[in-house]
This record gives sequence, C-alpha cells and structure tokens, in this order.
Amino acid sequence: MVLGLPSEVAIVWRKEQQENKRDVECVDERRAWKRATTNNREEIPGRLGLPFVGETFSFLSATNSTRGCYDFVRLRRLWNGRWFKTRLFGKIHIFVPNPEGARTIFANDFVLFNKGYVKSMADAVGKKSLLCVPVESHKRIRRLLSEPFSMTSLSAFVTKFDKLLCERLQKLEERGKSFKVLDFCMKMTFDAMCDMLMSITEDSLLQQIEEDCNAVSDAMLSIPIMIPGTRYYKGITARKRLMETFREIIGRRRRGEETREDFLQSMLQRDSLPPSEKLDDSEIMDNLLTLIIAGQTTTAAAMMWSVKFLHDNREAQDILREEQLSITNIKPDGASLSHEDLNNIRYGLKVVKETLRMSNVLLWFPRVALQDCTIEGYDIKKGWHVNIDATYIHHDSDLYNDPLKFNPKRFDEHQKPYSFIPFGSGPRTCLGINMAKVTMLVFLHRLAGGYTWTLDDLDTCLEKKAHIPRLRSGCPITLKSLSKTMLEA
Ligand code: HEM
Repeated sequence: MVLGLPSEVAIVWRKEQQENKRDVECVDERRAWKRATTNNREEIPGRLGLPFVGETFSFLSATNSTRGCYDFVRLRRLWNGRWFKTRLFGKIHIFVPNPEGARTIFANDFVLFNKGYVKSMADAVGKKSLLCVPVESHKRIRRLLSEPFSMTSLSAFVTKFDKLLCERLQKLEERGKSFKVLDFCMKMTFDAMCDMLMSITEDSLLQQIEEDCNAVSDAMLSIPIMIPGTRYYKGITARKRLMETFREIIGRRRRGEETREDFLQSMLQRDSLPPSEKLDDSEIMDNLLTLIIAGQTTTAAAMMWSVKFLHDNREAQDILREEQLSITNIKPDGASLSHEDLNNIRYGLKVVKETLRMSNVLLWFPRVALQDCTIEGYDIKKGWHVNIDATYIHHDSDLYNDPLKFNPKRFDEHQKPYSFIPFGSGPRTCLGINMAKVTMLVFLHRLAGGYTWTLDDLDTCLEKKAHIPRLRSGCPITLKSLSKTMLEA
C-alpha cells in the first residue's frame, strides 16, 4: 500500500480493518457453526497470556507506534473474530463490537457496569469529578453542571468563540506561513473554554493553567507513586496549583470583588439553595478541571481531523463552502455568527458527524462489570472490563455503506440506534456534546467560508503514546483567503 497520497484515507489501520473484515467474518462463521453443532455455550476467545502481564506489552508496543493503540484491537479481532478477550495490566478486557452490545452496557450503566476506578485518575482530577463520583452524587452533580451547556445557554459562547476565531485566522492568513492545525485548535479550545468557565483571558494565567492541566491529564493513567520527576508527581503538584488558582477566583467572587457572567458565577449563585440544589467548593473545583480536560483535547483533535478529511475530499469541501457563503452573503459585512445561523449550517453538521464517525476521537468507552452478567449471549464475569468499541461500530460495513469514504451525505438518513455513538449514550453521555458541536460548526463555517488551504505535510502517521488519535505532523496547513483565491483564479 502506498502511503501519503492526498487522496488516500488517512490512517492505515482503517483500511486494513476493512480489508480484514472478511477474515474476521470467516472466524466468526466458524465459531457460530461450532456453537450450533456442539450446543455449548461458547467462551469468548482470546489470549490471556501470563497472569497479570497478559498482553500488556503488545498493547504498550501498539500505543508506542505510529499506528496507534487501536492496532492492538484490530489484530486480535483478526485472530479471534469480532468478540475477543485479552488481559491488560492484570485485568481481563472484552471489546464489544456491535450496537446491541453497546445498548446493553449503556442501558445498564451504574447498575451492571461502571467506569473502572483508577486511583491515579481520582487523585488527578479529584474524587468529586463526574468521572469518579458514585451514582447518587453523579446524578446531582451532572444535573447541576448541565444547564450552562444547554444549546440556549451557549449563545454567548458562540459569539465570543466566533470573534476570537476570526481574529486568529485572519492573523495566520496575513502571516502567510504554515501552522499546525492541531496546536491552533488546542489553543483555541482551551482559551474559549477558560473564558466560558471562569472568564480567564489573561495570557500568562492561561499559559500556567494549560501547562498544569496537561500535567494533570498525563498523570491520569500513570502509576500512583509520589516520586519527584514521575508523571504522577508532576500531575499531583500541578493539581495543587490549579486548585489554589480556582480557590482564589472563587474567593474573589464570594467577597464581591469580581462578578462575571460565566459558568462559575452560575454555580456560585446557587450558594443559598439547599445542598441538593448546589455544588460545594470541592465539587465545583474538581469539575472545572474535569471539563477543561474532557473538552479541550477531544474537540481540538476532531477539528484537526475535519481539516484533513476536507482537504482529502474536495467535493465535500466545495459543498461546505457553498453553504457557508450562502449564510455570510446575506449578513452585514463583519457580522458575528449567531446561534440561529448555526441551525442553517445543515451540511456542516453532517461534516461534523462524518468527521466524528471517521476519526473516533475516543476509540472505545471502558466499563467494569459490577456482577456476573451476559452481553449478547456471552458470559461476563464480575470485575471484567468491557469496552464499547465505537471504532469498530463506526467502521462496520453492515452499518455504513463504504465506511472508509468520507461522505457527510450519509447522514441524510437516520442511523440505526447505537450505531453512531461518538458522544456515548445513557447517563454518562458526553456533557459537552452541544459545546463540541457548536465549536466545530463555527470553526468549519469560518474556515471553509473564508479560506482555502494547502496541507503542508502528507504524513499519515499517528502521534505515539496518544490515546486520542492525532496526526503526528499536527496537520500543518497554509491559509489563503477566498478573495485572494478568487482573484488568482
Ligand atoms: C468532539 C469532542 C468530544 C467528544 C468526541 C467527546 C466524547 C465523549 C464521550 C464518548 C463521553 C462518554 C464516555 C463514556 O461513556 O465512557 C464523554 C464524556 C464526557 N465529556 Fe465529552 N466529548 C467531547 C467534548 C467535550 C467537551 C467540549 C466537554 C466539556 C466542555 C466534554 C465533557 C465531558 C464530560 C464531563 C464527560 C463525562 C460525563 C459523565 O461521566 O457524566 N466533552 N465525552
């Protein structure tokens, strides 16, 4: 296979996964035949390897390669069929490959399944984080956090994000130099989120918070030993600094020295309400940190993939551009994008969905079985890790015609339930789903509606040691304003 041509699909394993599908189906057929003829309840196949170690080294090796950690899953499926088990870091893992299995898990979240408790994660983001709290607190905290993320509450965010984006894109175009889309989107999403959450706009403070958030994020899946120099140590120290900063801001607001219209203010306004209707300070602070970490890298990676996919698919890019121009052409020059305008970006929304389907920002969603149970006829033991394999589901040719093709129009039709799950589903559905969508829509609107771009590095390798698939190159592009492109044409 020749790599690196612009017309090619970005990631090798995607293509290979598809090519391997027939082989995987053969393995599945043989197993189905065995099941039918022997009348035995079949075990999930797979290699557990040595106690504790299992296949951990193969997993780490895939994670450390430019093919990304999903390559580990792809290969095992090829050997074992669609359902397989493996042992990683001492725990048995099952990868659940279909919408029916996904539905069973989502529908029983907190009852039969829960997120696995990882000590380093709770230490880093905090025990009161949505990612770590038990079911009773989760319901309350989630309800109270949700309101500022509803579509109607995001209007102010849309206007601010649009303004910031326009300024920064214009500067980059005027400079005329190549820049990495990934870095640009990481900064954009981080700055916009800190503004929306706590009205922080000062550069030096933003930089400090970003560095600390990155350290916390790195510590989330590290070995929890407090030795100076380790990822865990750096993360915990960064967390302390962040909590101090958040505490100071909360203090200033409480003393009336500062009032803003932002997420934090809306939480503090509940101070006089009964405990069930408000968050305490540690809940507020842990979740401020959680929102930044959960929202920044995911959204930025998706934005980067949209640029790559649109570059490789000129037809989709042209349709998208036409739609954006039809919106800007009827607005006064320089007018901001309103929340209502976003409702008219219909093709753009399909581009967002297709980007999320193809890029699988979160490759799989991990859960632990709280008791013995069955999923799709397979016995699952208490303590096993069951991973909803969104990547496989999103590339299954039984669910998506020609799944490797970037084809936003496929979303003209409704998808089968649980076959499109980039934001998960059930009680743990992504809290930032609306924010992620509007961020991507505004970005696509301004980028395709104002510029053309060249991709300056055709390398399709993935970043090493990353759990979110991102191009190793960072997707460098050079912008040209549409007016200049038209003059030259
Ligand atoms: C394209 C961008 C995004 C994607 C693909 C994404 C995806 C997801 C997924 C799949 C889950 C559920 C995981 C599971 O079931 O285990 C999730 C949870 C979550 N997301 Fe997002 N997310 C994105 C952006 C955001 C943003 C912008 C925010 C916040 C501002 C955010 C905050 C959260 C939070 C707090 C949770 C945990 C919810 C809970 O456990 O109740 N996400 N996200």
